[in-house]
Amino acid sequence: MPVSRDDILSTLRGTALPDGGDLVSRDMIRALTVEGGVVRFVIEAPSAEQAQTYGPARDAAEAAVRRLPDVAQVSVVLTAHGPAARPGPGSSGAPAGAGGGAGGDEPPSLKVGRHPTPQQGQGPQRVAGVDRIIAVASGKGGVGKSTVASNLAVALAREGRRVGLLDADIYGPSQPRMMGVSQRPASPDGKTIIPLQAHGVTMMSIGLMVDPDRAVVWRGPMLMGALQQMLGQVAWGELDILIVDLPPGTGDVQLTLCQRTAMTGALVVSTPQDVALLDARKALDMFRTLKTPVLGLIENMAVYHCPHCGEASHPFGEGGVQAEAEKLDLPFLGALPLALDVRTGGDDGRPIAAGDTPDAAPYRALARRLVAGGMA
Ligand SMILES: Nc1ncnc2c1ncn2[C@@H]1O[C@H](COP(=O)(O)OP(=O)(O)OP(=O)(O)O)[C@@H](O)[C@H]1O
Repeated sequence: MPVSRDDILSTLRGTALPDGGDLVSRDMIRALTVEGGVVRFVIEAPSAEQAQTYGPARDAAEAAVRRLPDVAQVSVVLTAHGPAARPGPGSSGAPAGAGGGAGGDEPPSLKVGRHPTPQQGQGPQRVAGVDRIIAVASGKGGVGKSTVASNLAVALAREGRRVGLLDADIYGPSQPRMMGVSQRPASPDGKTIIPLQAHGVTMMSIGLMVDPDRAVVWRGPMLMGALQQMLGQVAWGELDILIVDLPPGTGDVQLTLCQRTAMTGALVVSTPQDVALLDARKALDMFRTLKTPVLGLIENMAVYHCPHCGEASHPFGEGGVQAEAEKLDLPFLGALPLALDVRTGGDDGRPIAAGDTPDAAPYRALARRLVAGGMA
């Protein structure tokens, strides 16, 4: 039987790092591919300094994988993630602390939800080091926007892209649960927030900065401040793409993001039924007004395959989003099935796209489509 990703990952678990743990438990393996006996992967160290000490671990990992049966060739690249040195808004320009990392134990002294710091010029700003920013939006809540955002982020990371995920769903942040992270991000210098790493994705959620048991009652300006902090003060590092999981609907967060940040575009998620489509149209109208390009429509919960007999049914209707995309002359990026494992994966903090089951395939296809189209 040809060697599988799981075989390789369990082998890599045996490669100890000089500063503790192993390559897999510390989530440093990226873009692992196995094709006809050729294995390729990237080891991404948290900082350039750490990468310098990982040379022997890289060699040991390469040798261990080469010893596996049916492996003809192994290619390993060692890179460093390292937060980019850049000033946060209103800061004195102090570089981002390279230490700390996701596991740093110093709690951030930042007050989230403060009023925004005025920026020079009010036009859309770029986020330093980030090539593209794509919002995942929906008109209606519960259509699977956060599920699509997390799985797309993970699938893109597995394609070798450097991916960030910002959970901007201020009122119902769900990415910490879906990505399986709960620790409070560190802020070694009290200005820069060090994001967390999960499933190959650099992530940050407003939910990690606020008390999960307290209702968030923020007015527009406070929301703007929080969003500005998430974009400007988080040490995102160099990213090919930052995915922003928006709240549902057409409110202050959408407005602020599209007006203040140079967005590459938005992906709009909808289920096929009419009521969701009605709301999706409002979201599309909003993006048109804000001059944010809509990169495509995604249909979620499109089809359900009975696990017993395999019969396909369409509990939320069929083809509605594709028809809408055609009507509006927008790209239709794909239909994602309704699947129990997608739901349980989200609940357990292990997005389905992190695995290799058939349910992961539509997310991989979506990621590849975005990469092929230059969107990610
Ligand atoms: N394709 C799918 N198959 C099975 N369950 C799904 C699928 N997509 C989403 N779900 C489940 O539906 C529920 C709602 O999904 P999710 O939280 O992603 O929606 P949302 O649009 O982001 O909602 P909100 O905007 O209210 O946060 C979750 O329990 C999620 O696991």
